[in-house]
Amino acid sequence: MKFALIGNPSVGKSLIFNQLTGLGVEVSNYPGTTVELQRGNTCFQREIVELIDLPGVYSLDGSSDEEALARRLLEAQEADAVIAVVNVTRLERNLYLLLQVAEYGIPMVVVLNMADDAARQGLEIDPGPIRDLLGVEVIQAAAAQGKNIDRIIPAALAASPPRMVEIPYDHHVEAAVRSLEKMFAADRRESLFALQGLGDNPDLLEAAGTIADEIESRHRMTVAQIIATNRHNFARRIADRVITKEAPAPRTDPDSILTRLIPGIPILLSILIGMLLFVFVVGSFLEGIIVELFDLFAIEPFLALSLPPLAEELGISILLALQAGLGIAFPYVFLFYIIISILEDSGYMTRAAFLADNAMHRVGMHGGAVIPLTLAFGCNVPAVMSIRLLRSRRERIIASFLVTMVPCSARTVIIAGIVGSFVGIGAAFSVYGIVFGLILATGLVLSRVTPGDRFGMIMEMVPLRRPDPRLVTKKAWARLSEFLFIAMPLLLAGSVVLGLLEFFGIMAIFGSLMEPYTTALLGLPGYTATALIFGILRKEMAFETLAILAGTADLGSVLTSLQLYIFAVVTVLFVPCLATITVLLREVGSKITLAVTVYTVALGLLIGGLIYRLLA
Ligand SMILES: Nc1nc2c(ncn2[C@@H]2O[C@H](COP(=O)(O)OP(=O)(O)OP(=O)(O)O)[C@@H](O)[C@H]2O)c(=O)[nH]1
Ligand SMILES: [Mg+2]
Repeated sequence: MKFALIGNPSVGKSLIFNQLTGLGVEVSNYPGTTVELQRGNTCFQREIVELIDLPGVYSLDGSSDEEALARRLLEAQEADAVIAVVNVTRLERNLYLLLQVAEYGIPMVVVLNMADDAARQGLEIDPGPIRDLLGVEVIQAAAAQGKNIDRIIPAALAASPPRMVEIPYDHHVEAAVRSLEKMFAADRRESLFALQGLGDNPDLLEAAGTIADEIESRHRMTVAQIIATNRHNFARRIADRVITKEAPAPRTDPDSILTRLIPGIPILLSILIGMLLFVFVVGSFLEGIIVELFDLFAIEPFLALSLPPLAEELGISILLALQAGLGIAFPYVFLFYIIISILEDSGYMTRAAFLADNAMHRVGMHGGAVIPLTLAFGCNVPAVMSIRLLRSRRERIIASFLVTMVPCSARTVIIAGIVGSFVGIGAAFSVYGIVFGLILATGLVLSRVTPGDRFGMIMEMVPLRRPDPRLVTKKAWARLSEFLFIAMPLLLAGSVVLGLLEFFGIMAIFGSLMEPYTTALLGLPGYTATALIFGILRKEMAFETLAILAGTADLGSVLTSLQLYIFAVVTVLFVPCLATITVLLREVGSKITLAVTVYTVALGLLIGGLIYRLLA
């Protein structure tokens, strides 16, 4: 037996899935948390039941990846029954999807979830009208309290196909459906889809296209809009019968503060800046402790062993990589994730996304991109992982470029340590200026040239709630462990390779080979090329390596201010680190990863070269 959980975003599908399967799928108060199919098993009276957790969708006739996925699953009759989860406090919009799902005629149970929220809002629910309309079982549940979740599987096992509900459409649409049904022996649903340009029968699509054009010219509305309006009206009439009593409106609505431009944007900015400051201050404090402990208890004792040179080099490479990885992972990534998880679960992130939506549109994304872009200031690795939240591949591609250009905390170390201390504070800020300018320009260009559909943002304002500490830590840990188990092994391998190259003098040869180019292009000595390469492993290593290669930590005495400035700009723009490349590979594939890498290298060299030409 196979059951699929389907419903709007953020209605509690994943929470129900977790409770039924005992798995730890991500649950979050942010629409679009589940982006792929999740499968799990549960056992009921010695029968194994497979459950599928679908990403949330608002309708089945859109063209996003999630909608196509849900449509395919229903069309293929992959599930023996669907468990339609509904947020009962947003019944009208949820019924819209429910009616569409019912059209597939697959056995179904309806779960009216969030009964607790409804009770709090003083709503009185009568599931009768839905039960009568569809002829299926309707369960009132509160997943957050585990209420009535146990009734879902037995009901799904006994589920029967819903009754055919014929939504009355506009008479032109009805006439079109009738003639398509007759001409192509198509059913009502297929004909309706064809009128909206969906389906895979070319003849049907062509005929439907012609009729749709005619209707559109008469109505000045697309057929999809007409159908949607009719369906919404129908859904509203049912919702009005289900919800029989409405409570008086709450006295102060926090959203009137959070989503209005004037207090909203300053609040958003202070939250973002506060978060960055908190993570930098606490993160660098913790990083200092970790690095020191590592020196004291791992690196120094290891050096005291006086192993043969090759073994020592290998051992040190591994220890340094561990130090670097743990130094970033724990302090920055974990703190960031705790805070982001709190912001998500409290429901604030949807307000932030709403506010940022306008600005984000200009760079080809919508408000949802605030999460990855903010995360990137801490570390690009979790930021790249979170671009999964974005709805379309087009946006994910644009985001993968922009996110990897955001100066992460390691790059801040370079800007502060090299430019800030040897050139000046103003110069340090100008590096940020250059980087932000380039990010903006890149976004503007990419939003024009990246193929794929543009989507408006339909983001539901999830309710504001107090985040559950258990859920928050669990989620932060799940994300951190991705970093530890995916990025760390690569850091280790990369470090060993670089250590060996150094040991056998290949780095030195490389440096002298590069010398003519770095001098001609950037006006920098050859050893800086080696430092740039080390920067791929971990950005602040570029600083340390530069000091080692220059033979002094007082960089100002060996390099001019201009050289230091150019070095910092190139390093900051130059290729994301190895760990970022790895997660990029996984999230967006090898082509885009290659493009991002080549682009950032070219951009670094180009801007560095330009500065050299202009200022030297
Ligand atoms: N108060 C209350 N909160 C709930 C209930 N069910 C789920 N939630 C919360 O609603 C939020 C969304 O839950 P998810 O399970 O992630 O929702 P989803 O339907 O899987 O969402 P997507 O993956 O985005 O489609 C989480 O913060 C849950 O804790 C409920 O019955 N009552
Ligand atoms: Mg989910």
